[in-house]
Amino acid sequence: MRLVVLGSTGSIGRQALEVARWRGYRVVGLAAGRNLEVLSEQIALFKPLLVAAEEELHPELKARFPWLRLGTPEEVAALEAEAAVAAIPGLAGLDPTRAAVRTGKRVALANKESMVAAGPLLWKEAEAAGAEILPVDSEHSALFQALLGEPREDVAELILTASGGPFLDSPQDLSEVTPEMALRHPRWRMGPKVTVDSATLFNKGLEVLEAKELFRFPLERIKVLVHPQAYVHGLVRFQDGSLKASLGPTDMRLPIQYALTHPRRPETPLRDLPLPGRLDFLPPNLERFPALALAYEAGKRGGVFQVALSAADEVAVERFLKGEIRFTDIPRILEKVLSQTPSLPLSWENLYQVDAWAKEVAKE
Ligand SMILES: NC(=O)C1=CN([C@@H]2O[C@H](COP(=O)(O)OP(=O)(O)OC[C@H]3O[C@@H](n4cnc5c(N)ncnc54)[C@H](OP(=O)(O)O)[C@@H]3O)[C@@H](O)[C@H]2O)C=CC1
Ligand SMILES: CC(=O)[C@@H](O)[C@H](O)COP(=O)(O)O
Ligand SMILES: [Mn+2]
Repeated sequence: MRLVVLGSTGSIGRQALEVARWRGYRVVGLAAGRNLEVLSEQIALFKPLLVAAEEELHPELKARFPWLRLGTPEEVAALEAEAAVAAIPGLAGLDPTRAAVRTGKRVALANKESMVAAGPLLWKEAEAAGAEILPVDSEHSALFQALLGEPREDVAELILTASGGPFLDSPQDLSEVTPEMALRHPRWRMGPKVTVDSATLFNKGLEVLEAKELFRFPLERIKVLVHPQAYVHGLVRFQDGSLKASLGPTDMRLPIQYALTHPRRPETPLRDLPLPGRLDFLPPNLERFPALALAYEAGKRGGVFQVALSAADEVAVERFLKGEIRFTDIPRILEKVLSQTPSLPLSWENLYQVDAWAKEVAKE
């Protein structure tokens, strides 16, 4: 299989390349930002046909690899290949994801913000191009697997599990949380944006909206349960009261591989890991973590409200990581932006406009 990896130097990108090595895939394209050293290692190892990186890296990349062709992330996404891993975070990931979809590839989608902001528009383009979109996000991969072969009218609820983040049980005053504390996720090692989102529980909010758009499923029947062991990733409850869940080690290489090999499950080094001794499930605390409730609020209004909320969060998280605002200001900014969002129909034009507008408001 020929593969392109968008966001190759990040947490998902690196793991996708490990999967590519396990499976012997030909990696034809890499898109990254400014991590020169990791990108150079990847270029040396995979010898891709085309690479995208920040312009400031180009002279050095050309010096190290005179044969290298450089292009934009969209050009990398559009290369001739069977599949693309879409793992550039935030709305920056949307145009490259779109380019992969439009060229009819299988898209292993990690970039949840694209699905949240542009779900119906992306599906329309995917259907026109014959592209498949398969989830990489662990909960959605689990739900996708649990839904396989089940008539949609038999499905009562989709349940996403949440680890609860680093502040689940701690008496921590959330207004005193530092970036260092928020970046200490109890179960997963991920990039900074998704890790902070997990700490505010906004990641789960994004995931509820992602599930709504990805599975085209009613919001009111998408639920969240806190599950600190993070071993059960998602559950489907059926009309007869039975549940189907997908379980597995907290290792993103599994959902990444599944998105690329579906419907097959080739062997990996993770096959024989032990099961955890106990599994707990409890309701989320929406008062302590209001960002999750705000996501439901945006989801009820749909379309550009989801765009605005996700865009505002990108700015709020960035500002929190820079030490400009408190942890508890993140949901405040989300609430403020949501309350001012104009009610517009979802179109590509309105999406980009609302994204830019919400980011400006969040900066102020
Ligand atoms: N990490 C995880 O386990 C999970 C992640 N996800 C989702 O997957 C996506 C990726 O997350 P993660 O891997 O953690 O993120 P990281 O921050 O670890 O990596 C981001 C990657 O995208 C690149 N990048 C960032 N901005 C741009 C840009 N404007 N143009 C081109 N490349 C860019 C970075 O390049 P560089 O570093 O070179 O600057 C890096 O390669 C997110 O949407 C996240 O929500 C979903 C589930 C789990
Ligand atoms: C690995 C993955 O899919 C992350 O999105 C994960 O869900 C984050 O953990 P939380 O459950 O704490 O948000
Ligand atoms: Mn997830």
